Parts: sequence; structure tokens; C-alpha cells
Amino acid sequence: MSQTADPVRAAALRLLWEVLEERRLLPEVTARIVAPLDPPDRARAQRLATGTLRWMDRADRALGPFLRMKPWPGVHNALRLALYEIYVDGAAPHGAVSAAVDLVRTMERGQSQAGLANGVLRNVIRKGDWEALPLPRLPKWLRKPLVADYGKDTVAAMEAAFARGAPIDLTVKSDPEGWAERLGGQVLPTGSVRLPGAPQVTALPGYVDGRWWVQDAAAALPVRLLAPAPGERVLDFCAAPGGKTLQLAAAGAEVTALDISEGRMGRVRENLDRCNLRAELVVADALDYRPDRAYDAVLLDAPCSATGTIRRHPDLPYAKTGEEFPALFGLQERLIDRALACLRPGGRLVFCTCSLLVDEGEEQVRDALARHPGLTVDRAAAELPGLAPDSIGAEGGLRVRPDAWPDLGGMDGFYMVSLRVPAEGGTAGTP
Ligand SMILES: C[S@@+](CC[C@H](N)C(=O)[O-])C[C@H]1O[C@@H](n2cnc3c(N)ncnc32)[C@H](O)[C@@H]1O
Repeated sequence: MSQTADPVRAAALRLLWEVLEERRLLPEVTARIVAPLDPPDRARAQRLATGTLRWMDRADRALGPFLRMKPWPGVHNALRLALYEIYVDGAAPHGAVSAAVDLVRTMERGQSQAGLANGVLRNVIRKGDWEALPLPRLPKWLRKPLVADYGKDTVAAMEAAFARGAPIDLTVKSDPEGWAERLGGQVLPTGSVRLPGAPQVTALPGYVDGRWWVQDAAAALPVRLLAPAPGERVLDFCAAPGGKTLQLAAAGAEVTALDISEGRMGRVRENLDRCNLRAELVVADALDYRPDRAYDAVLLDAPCSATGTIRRHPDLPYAKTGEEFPALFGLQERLIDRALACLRPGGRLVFCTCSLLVDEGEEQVRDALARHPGLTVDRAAAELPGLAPDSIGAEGGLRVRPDAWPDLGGMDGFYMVSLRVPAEGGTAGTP
């Protein structure tokens, strides 16, 4: 890019390149790419990149009739960005087109395509059918298995939720009504507080003194399912960055928080300090963990495809291809077995993933029950208030989806289940 290109849009284009061409996730690359910008411009570059990814499928449909050949990817992304700015972000068409043309001119491989960019964008605007185009669809590699599991209509509803993006939810230590009133938010049916708009959370009352933490309403449910009692020994087996550790500690449990990543564990420590809560922290591979004393309960929030979080991570369907996931399914299975081995007789394991794939939810449970005679599902634990009764599956786990609560703004996709090892004589806890 030359010095004359708008640095914010140029940074957004570099983020798009990393996702679409290098197949990197935004959190891996964003800090480096936006570092030269001022903080407000960093936020804007990120917003432009995530917004463009969220609406990219529709932008491609709008561009399709006017592109005889696929342009060079940098140019293609500049066109997509301009359409996002005009039709979703509310930018004036003239300014967004001229900014896109300027960006294309500064690209080594795009210079000759500046005229094309200008013409194509003007044609799309002249045709004016943006609003009539279908809502953005997921790429085929992900859409296909989801349609097989949930059906076309449900997948379309989930895609509508992905296009809407995600509000900010808080888990409060106490008094959700009071905090909702103070922050201008609303208490959700499951007890989280949803904020209006997209405020800078660190500047809000209650952040510095740790009265609440940011956690999607769906991500707050697994600990409600586990229902920790004060003084219970609970192992949070994949803990970082610590949203669920905070919930467990706030409920008065004696928590051991374990994670393989030292860097991410630093965030658990910071979060606990800010919220004035305590937990024992262990940096280790969960698969190697052999506790001195068994636990009353284990929470296993396993590494997964994260396909339930696409509302906030629209880069995911484009950075991934699905080929990465079977290795995760195998890891989840081994983590479940190790987690069960850390329980006292009669103890419970809450297994959860922020995934929409049944391989990372219902199927894991069926397989675990087959591997561990005597292991049972506590179906009653999944009967949480505020959720549709059909959220509980035949196997007794709770499945929440992004298209839930359409009037309130949805929630992340999550799967969770409470498994209980036999009180005596069973083998479920000993691998
Ligand atoms: C879904 S995230 C956990 C989110 C966390 N429970 C929360 O609520 O904030 C999964 C975590 O698993 C950790 N992880 C992955 N493989 C692991 C392993 N073999 N042992 C321990 N932790 C692991 C990752 O570092 C990551 O922090």
C-alpha cells in the first residue's frame, strides 16, 4: 500500500487477506496488523474486517453479475469491503467507492484494475438489489453437515443470527436486576445481563472492581448445569481465559483451574484478581494430570471447532476447512476419559463445547456411555430455566443454538451435558 491509502481500510484489507488467503484466524494476526494505528482506528479496522467477512457471501452475490473473471484477491476484498461499508455500515456510496478505488490503485497487482473496481461498484449500486439478495450463507464445508444434523430451515435461522452479530453479555456476581438497570441492559431469561450497543466494557461501572465479567449467555450455562455447592472441590479442566472458573469460584467452590497454555492462564489470573476471587492454578496438559485427591465435580470445556461462536468470529468459516476437526474429536474423547478418572465415586462431569457439530456434543456422549459402563446422564441437571424444553436431546444433554431467543438477540451455540460416575462398584472413573 502507498502512504496515500486510508490506513484503516488498508489494515482491514490486510486482515481480510490473512483470513481468506493465509487461512489465519483474526485473533492470531490482528494485534500485529493494527499495532501502528491509534486505538479508535484499531477498533474500526477490526470492525470493517469482521463486518466484511460477516456479509461477504452477499457481497459476492451482488458482485457476481458484474465480474466476468475473478479479480486478484486484494482487489476482490476491496470491492467486498466497499459494499459492506455502503450497505451495512451506512457509508456514503461516493466516499466508499472512491476509497476502494484508491486502495486498489496502491496495490502492486491491482493498479490496472482500478477502473474495473470503479465500474463494478457503480454497477452494483445502480442495480440496487442488495436488500433483495439472500442472507449470507455459510461456506459449503460447514453448511452441509449442519443441514444434515439440523435441517435447512434451522440452518437458515442460524445464518440469520450470524449476520446479526452478537451483543455483549455479562455474568454478574450478584444482583443482575440492579446491574441491568445501572448499565441500561436487560436480564436474560437465564440470568445473564445483556448490554445495549457495543460499549467499551473496561470503562463501565463495575468492571474495575470486578462485579461482573463478559461472558456470552450460552457460555454461562455449563456452570449452571454443574450447580456447584459452596465448598465442593471442582476441577476446571480447560480453564483459560477463565469465565467459568470465575463462576465456579463465585459460587463458593474450591476450584482448581487447569490449562495447557501458560499465556492464556495469565488471563485467568488477571480475571480472578480483578474479581477478587480465588482458585488454584495449574499449567499442565490435562491428559497428564493425576490429582492427589479426587474431585466432586469436573468441568470440561473442551477445545473444539468453536462453530457456535461464528456470530462474533465470522472469520472462522473462512479460515478453517473442517479438515482440522477430527483431531479435535479424538482429543475430546481422551479428555473426557481423563476427566472421569479425576472424579470421586458418585462425582459428576459437565462436558461442554462451543460447537454446533454433533460430533463434539451428542456423539461424544453416546461414545462415552459405551466406553464407560455405569456412567449415566443426569437429564434433570439440563432442565435450566429460561430455555425451550426441546433444547434437551434424547441423550439428556442441553443444546443451545444461535437462533434461540430471536427477539432478544440470540446466544452462542453450545452443547453441555452432566455425566455421573457410579457411587460404588462401578468403573466409570477408573480408566
Ligand atoms: C474452550 S477454551 C476454554 C474456555 C474456558 N473454559 C472459559 O470459559 O473461559 C479451551 C481451552 O482448552 C485449553 N486446552 C487445549 N488442550 C488442552 C490440554 N490438552 N490440556 C489442558 N488444556 C487444554 C486451551 O488452551 C483453551 O484455553
